Amino acid sequence: MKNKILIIDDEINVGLLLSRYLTKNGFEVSNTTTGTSAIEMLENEKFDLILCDYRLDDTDGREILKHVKENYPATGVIIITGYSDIRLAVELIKMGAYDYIVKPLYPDEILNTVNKSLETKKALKKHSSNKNENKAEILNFPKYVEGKSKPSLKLLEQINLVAPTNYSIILHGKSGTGKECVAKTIHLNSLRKNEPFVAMDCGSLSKELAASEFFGHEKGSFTGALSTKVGHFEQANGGTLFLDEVANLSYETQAILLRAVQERKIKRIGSTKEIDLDVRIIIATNENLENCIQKGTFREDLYHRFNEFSINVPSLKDRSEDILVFADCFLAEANEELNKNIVSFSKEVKNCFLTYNWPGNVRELKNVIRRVALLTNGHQIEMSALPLEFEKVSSAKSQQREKRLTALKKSGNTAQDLKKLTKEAEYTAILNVLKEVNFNKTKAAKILQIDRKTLYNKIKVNNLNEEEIENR
Ligand SMILES: Nc1ncnc2c1ncn2[C@@H]1O[C@H](COP(=O)(O)OP(=O)(O)OP(=O)(O)O)[C@@H](O)[C@H]1O
Repeated sequence: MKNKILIIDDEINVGLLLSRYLTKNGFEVSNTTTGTSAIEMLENEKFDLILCDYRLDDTDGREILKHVKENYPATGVIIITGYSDIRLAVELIKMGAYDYIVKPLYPDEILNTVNKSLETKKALKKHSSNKNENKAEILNFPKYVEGKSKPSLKLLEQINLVAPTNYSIILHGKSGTGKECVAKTIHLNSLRKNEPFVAMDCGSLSKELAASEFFGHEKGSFTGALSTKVGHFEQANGGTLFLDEVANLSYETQAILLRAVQERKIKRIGSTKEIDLDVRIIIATNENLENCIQKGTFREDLYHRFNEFSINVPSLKDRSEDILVFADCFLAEANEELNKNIVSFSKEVKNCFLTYNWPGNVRELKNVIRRVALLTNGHQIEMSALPLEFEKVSSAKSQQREKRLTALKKSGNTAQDLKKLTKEAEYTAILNVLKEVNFNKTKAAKILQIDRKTLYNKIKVNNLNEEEIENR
């Protein structure tokens, strides 16, 4: 489909010449000579771009630009001025004009500016649809499972504390522990929650493309820059930028990142236009950044820039109390996704989950649950649905139990050992309670849930009289 252009110029001949030239170059062009008629045309027709002479009989380019920005933000505006006034140009660009052209008009220059403006428009459209996607994604952010173990409660406390601030944050933690999930939760609990959350994987970023990924580029600014690209910083403007695996960034890339963060301004590659930044940065790493600084692979100044607050996201094996909480939540999610109604895990499966080491952390647990949910047809998840590594855990556990039993049997004293143990436990329990209640036997019997007579017998058999204890 052809791009539609509206030319507003009170010099009829200039307007007609422009119109002919642009039509020849593949555009669909309309002309008018006054601001009033232009406003009417805009009400009836959608234009991609407006070329507007700054001085018009009934108004000026500034007013037209204001009207268009307010009412048709998707339409680009290029202002044509009769004289070179850099202050005016800067002001118009700040107001949202895509570009300006100084008369006399040169065909190549016009075509170039028109094409560039349409590229910018396309990139911005993509950017804003990304922003919308972002909003949609926010709605789809996975529910944050809080956990009940001590490390999880501490983590939650830190998230709640730092989220409403603008602090930069470093998230430390092994792969799959939930660093991105924590970053998203911080974003959702911040004042920026309605702005974009942009995640960028620095682990796979090549040195050559890093600047363009961070800051974007203009079409043709280097070989391979086939179209204008909005960088991650610009996409995240107003919101949060999450940089994953920062330890993998090259030293040079760290330098350009530091400059942008310090100056709070960026320029797309190939552009002279500065863009002000208001981005909160959260970085994540599964390496010890202090060691990286020692080794000379991570810049200390960059580390301190980001380290306004740091959070350690614990491994799953260090919060085993949460394993079944996570498992239940992921099972509920899987039920919904697969339209199933699996209600529980067998006792053996639960034991297996609690014994397993979870090297892939929460991600591995989530994947395992999705897999077993898919394989299960009944209401309970059984061992047979678990992957092979879990069978090993289970058989290692039963082997251990077996070994202990064989050792006991070999000693031939199983029954006697058990008797001895029981007696010792009974002795300690009675002694502790008696001491606690100052040898008040009625109270002690009540606590121990035995009758007074039985307690007297046990005191006698175990030599637990008050005098005897005190004399010992
Ligand atoms: N607290 C949590 N609540 C709900 N889901 C979680 C939680 N923590 C982790 N997950 C889930 O576990 C998976 C891995 O989490 P995430 O990608 O955040 O880990 P990561 O530490 O950033 O991993 P990597 O270092 O490999 O990038 C995701 O599917 C995420 O939704």
